[in-house]
Amino acid sequence: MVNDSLEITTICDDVGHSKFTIESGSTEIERPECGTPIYQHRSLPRIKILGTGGTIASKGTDSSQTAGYHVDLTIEELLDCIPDISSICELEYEQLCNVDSKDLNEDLLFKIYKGVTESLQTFDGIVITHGTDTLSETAFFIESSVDTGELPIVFVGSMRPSTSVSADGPMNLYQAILIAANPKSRGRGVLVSLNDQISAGYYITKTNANSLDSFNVRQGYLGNFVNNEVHYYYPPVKPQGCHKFKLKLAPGATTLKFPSVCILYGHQAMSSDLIDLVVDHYDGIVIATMGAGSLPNEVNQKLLSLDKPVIYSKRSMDGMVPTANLPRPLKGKSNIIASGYLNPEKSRILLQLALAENYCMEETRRVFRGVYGG
Ligand SMILES: NC(=O)C[C@H](N)C(=O)O
Repeated sequence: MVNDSLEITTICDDVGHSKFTIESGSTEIERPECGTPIYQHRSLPRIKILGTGGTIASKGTDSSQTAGYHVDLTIEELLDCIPDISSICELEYEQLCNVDSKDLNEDLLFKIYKGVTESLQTFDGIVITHGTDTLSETAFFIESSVDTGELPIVFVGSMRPSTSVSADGPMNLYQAILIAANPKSRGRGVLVSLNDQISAGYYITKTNANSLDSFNVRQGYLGNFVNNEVHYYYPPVKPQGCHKFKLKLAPGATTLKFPSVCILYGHQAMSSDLIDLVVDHYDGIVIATMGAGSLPNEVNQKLLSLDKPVIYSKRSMDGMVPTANLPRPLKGKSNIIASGYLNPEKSRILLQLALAENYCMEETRRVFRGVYGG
């Protein structure tokens, strides 16, 4: 286990010099003025990097190109672009896949889940390179399905391809490794390293399709990065109300089999025809409602009549859906649940996990209560 620092007591009588500390990962120790120091060998933190692709692993045809590029760089090539980290940590890497994150499906999600769970016992930190489009979904899934204990799991992506002028990938990756290797990152669960910011994977979301400063959600900020220094604003804490699911995987499983949940987008003049089109094909529905839970009354009535769970989330990037805004059935129990602070794509994953556990409506509601919905 990597500690913040290691305190060593010598046999020296002089109290002022009888203790000294070795910073984590350091091999140099300070000798006290008298007495025999106790030398203790401390190894560097061991970091595992799992490569999955994304813009961070992409190449364009010239250095001004920032759109229309292709995933074409291995994790090994990516590591060649960052400053020397051999005095900071020991690295091992594995290429799980190399795809744009729009193509991540349940097979690949399973590979990431397995890559993480198999590395938990042997490494001090895990870094996952990932496309930013769906990074927040994978981060949310891992936080919800893996007991990370003290281990930092750091997702990292970039907004510019590796070939562009001022590519952000190498710095984001370098910072992700420093975050994963830093003892102050322990006990914080799943983190995201992007644009000098350290965020909580449970809440953070891509808020801008093009800008380098793309991951902006109020609930997400944990810290900042300045000149290779990790600055956390608060001591370690895990996301409030995060429900941990224990996945039941069949022996020899090669994919995740989740119940199907779709997301519908609310808009002016929305009608229940849209619900009729999808209802038979899905086990649950998430709606990106207008505002904080508002939908036309006719749509509300249609959704209340279904015998499957419907999560009311929001199309606004920030804010939340409170239970007070939910429509109520005239009699009986409601099948409509408020997403609280979760956006539609995170709500979808949470509902899938709850359905996979065969949670009843009230158990599912309780899970969403953790994020002030329910
Ligand atoms: N910036 C990015 O990584 C976007 C890319 N399309 C992806 O998600 O793989």
